[in-house]
Amino acid sequence: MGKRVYELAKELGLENKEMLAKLADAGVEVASHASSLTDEDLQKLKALDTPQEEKIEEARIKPGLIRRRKTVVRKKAEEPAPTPEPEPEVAEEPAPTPEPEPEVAEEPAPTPEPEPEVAEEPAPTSEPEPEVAEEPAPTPEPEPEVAEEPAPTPEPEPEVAKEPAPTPKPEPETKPVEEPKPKKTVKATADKAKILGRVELPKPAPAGQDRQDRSRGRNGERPARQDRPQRPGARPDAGAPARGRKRVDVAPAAPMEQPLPEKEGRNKKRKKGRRNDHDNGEDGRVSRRGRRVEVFEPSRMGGKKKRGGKQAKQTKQTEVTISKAIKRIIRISDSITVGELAKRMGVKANELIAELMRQGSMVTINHPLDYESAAILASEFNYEVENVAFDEETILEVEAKKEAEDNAEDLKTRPPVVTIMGHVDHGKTSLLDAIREANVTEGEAGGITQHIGAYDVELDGRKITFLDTPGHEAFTAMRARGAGVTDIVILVVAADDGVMPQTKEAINHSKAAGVPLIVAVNKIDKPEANPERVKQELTEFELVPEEWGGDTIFVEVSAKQQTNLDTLLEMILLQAEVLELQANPNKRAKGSIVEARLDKGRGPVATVLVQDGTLKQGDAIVAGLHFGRVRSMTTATGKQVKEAGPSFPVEVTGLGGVPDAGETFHAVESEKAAKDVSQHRQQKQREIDLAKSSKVSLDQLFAKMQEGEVEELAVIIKADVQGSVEAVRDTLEKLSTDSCRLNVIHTGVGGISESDVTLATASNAIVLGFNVRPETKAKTMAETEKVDIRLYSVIYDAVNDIRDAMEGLLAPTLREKDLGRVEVRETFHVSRIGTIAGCYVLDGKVVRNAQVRLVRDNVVIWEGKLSSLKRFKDDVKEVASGYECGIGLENYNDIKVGDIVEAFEMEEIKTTL
Ligand SMILES: Nc1nc2c(ncn2[C@@H]2O[C@H](COP(=O)(O)OP(=O)(O)OP(=O)(O)O)[C@@H](O)[C@H]2O)c(=O)[nH]1
Repeated sequence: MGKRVYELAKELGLENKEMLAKLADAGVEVASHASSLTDEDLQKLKALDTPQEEKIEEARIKPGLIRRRKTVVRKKAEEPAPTPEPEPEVAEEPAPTPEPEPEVAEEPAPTPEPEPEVAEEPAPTSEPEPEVAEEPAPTPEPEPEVAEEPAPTPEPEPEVAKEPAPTPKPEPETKPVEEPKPKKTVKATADKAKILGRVELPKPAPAGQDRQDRSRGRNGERPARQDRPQRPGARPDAGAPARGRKRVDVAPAAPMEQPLPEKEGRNKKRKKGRRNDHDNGEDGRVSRRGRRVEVFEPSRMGGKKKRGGKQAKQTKQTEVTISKAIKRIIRISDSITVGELAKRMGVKANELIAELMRQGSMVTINHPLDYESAAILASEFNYEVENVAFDEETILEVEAKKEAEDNAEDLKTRPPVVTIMGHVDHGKTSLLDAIREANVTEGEAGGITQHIGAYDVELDGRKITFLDTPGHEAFTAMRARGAGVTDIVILVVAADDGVMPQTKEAINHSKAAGVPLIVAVNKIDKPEANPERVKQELTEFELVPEEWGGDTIFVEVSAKQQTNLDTLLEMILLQAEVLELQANPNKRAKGSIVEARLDKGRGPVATVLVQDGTLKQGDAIVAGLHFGRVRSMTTATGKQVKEAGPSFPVEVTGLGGVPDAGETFHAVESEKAAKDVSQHRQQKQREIDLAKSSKVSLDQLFAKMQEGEVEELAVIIKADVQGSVEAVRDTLEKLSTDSCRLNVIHTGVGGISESDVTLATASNAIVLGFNVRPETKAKTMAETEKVDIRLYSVIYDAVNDIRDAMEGLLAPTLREKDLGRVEVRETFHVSRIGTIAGCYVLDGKVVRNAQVRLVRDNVVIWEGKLSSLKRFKDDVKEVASGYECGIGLENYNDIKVGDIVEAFEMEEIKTTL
């Protein structure tokens, strides 16, 4: 074979020293563990084991003959079966049994010699000893078992013939009997007996015995000698299931592969014959196997196999989870968090995070992974990711696709939807009421309309739908939510007041939405009314009356006296004709939520405006984040209807929740589909809430331009004086380039209002303020809606910023860090010092060294530093919110009650592109 000693030792699971000792026993001379072994050597080695066993058998045959024989038979049978090599040996043994015996006889002779060697070996090998010691330790318990083993061993020879004999049952009985015997032998032969213990112990391995053996001790190396006596016992190991013997078996059997089958065979036999014993033994060994495993390869293997049974179960379990292909596909909807992915793959999130770190991403457990990232990560763990993103459009837009296929004849003219806008007190509500009343009187005498957020009126059989929430704020708020509901805007301008700031806002808001305007010059009944002046003023906003060559419809009305209302309605219908408003009523409805509330009795109630298709009672609908089934539909006149066609506003019950005004609704195929869409939206909403990013900010402008996301930068300009507004507008508009067009959608004088922020939200605009401040609510809203508000005191700073942003060169910006706001409640004039303001800190704090800005009506009127900050008569460094203080401004005395002093610091913000 040409094997080297250490190789063979490795194969047999023996220490080199043990192996050397074994070889010495076998009469094989080797220089070291690196020496090569000839086939002859190996034969000797084999012979060593078998004869030894025989010897032992002979010696011990006397005590428990019958039973031992039986076991022996087994062994032999086992050996031959699994190991082809052993078989021939066995065959030889049985047939020429006498021959081996003499050999055995010879061996015993040499054995005494090797024994001392063995004794030496253990001595030198301190490591194996402990192991050996462990083995013997268990002996006390195993002893009985050991006894069993030896018992069988002697038998083999005589049994050879008896092989077939049923050994298993008697064995247990013999064991107890035998147990004492081995002990005796141990005592008698002293050390030798101990050695046996080693071998045998591992097999039965009862803990108690092991310990006892250890304590006995370490008679230590001597036990090695005992091994030999045991070896004879080990013969049985050939047959005897004994684990300790396995060593012996293996050794003779030599070939690695053999032991395995043998073990298997043994195991099987054990199962048949000694199951109980083994099981017990195993149980007892479990904890010790670890130790033994290191010493006894065979037992390892045997153990492994037995364990194998257990392990197999375990591994099967794990395999079950891992191996099923179906379970290795993880379905996600566009994205999944690290934690969720880990959960689905059954691995620890930390492992995923660690893997991501290896890939260069530092993430947390809640970090969302997009489909591609999840797929790459999952592949590292042998999982596949499938994107089963919910295709909302598939459900919702089926009808839309059909619409594209709508034949011209399917499209029917639909009523226009009108919103009334205008400056405060110019008569918006009055006009709405006047139109409604007039209509009600005409349509349903004595009928009382209820406020449902929208109503429809009729003129000569043609309908017009009015949204009952006047003002551009509501209009733009709805638009910001995606509801482009309004077809026509009625701009109400009081003839006695003319164009006012909100008139202008209304114009800009409707222009931004691309909705045509009809001007209603109201209050013409008033003596001071001057409609011509209104027309004149409006020309500045490109609203030129038709009689002046323009294309804007002007109607002079009086809401109070209901003058010209029909004309106004006529004009609306005329404009609607121009717009060619059409819809296909023969399909599922979709539209917008005009208004919604929670009614104590009826639950969520939503006024919906059908924009396309026809909404029917019983339809499954999804509105914003909510879904439901249309339970009832009520018109503004309180009439219950079963259907609502295009542009028809109805109050609907049956939704599961209250949607927001301006959200869209869709009738869908089934309630389940509605539920799916609703759930999907809710999930998306959560994701959006988690990662709300700004719409357009100057800082990101260049990056977005590069990505092609921004082709037009919408800007709202607010300044303290009109001159600044115009100057900024002119300058900015010159900055327009091919890649990014600058579009000033609204300008105004005064503070930045909620309305400005809403418009910015709806139009994805940024707000530039010059010497003006955002109103508190506007500021809050801007933060919520992520609208970029930039405040400047010098126009050219703004222009430079925008130019730099467009060129991707936005420099670090000095940005204000608000500290607090202080309200002036009293003023005192102190000679030689100037005006001192008695103030109250509204929020934040005011700091002595901070920069301050004096704001009056949201317009900055002065900026500088504090000259003094006092609490009562004491100078203080800062005053916190909720306290009063005295403030003096450096070289500035024009402080008035009601002024706000803003304290701020300038901090440098690095531009991130
Ligand atoms: N003389 C006269 N007064 C009118 C007319 N229309 C409205 N008014 C009066 O103008 C005032 C304001 O009317 P509203 O309808 O409340 O005006 P508004 O635009 O809705 O006001 P806000 O709701 O505050 O924005 C009321 O006192 C009305 O009586 C009109 O045609 N003629």
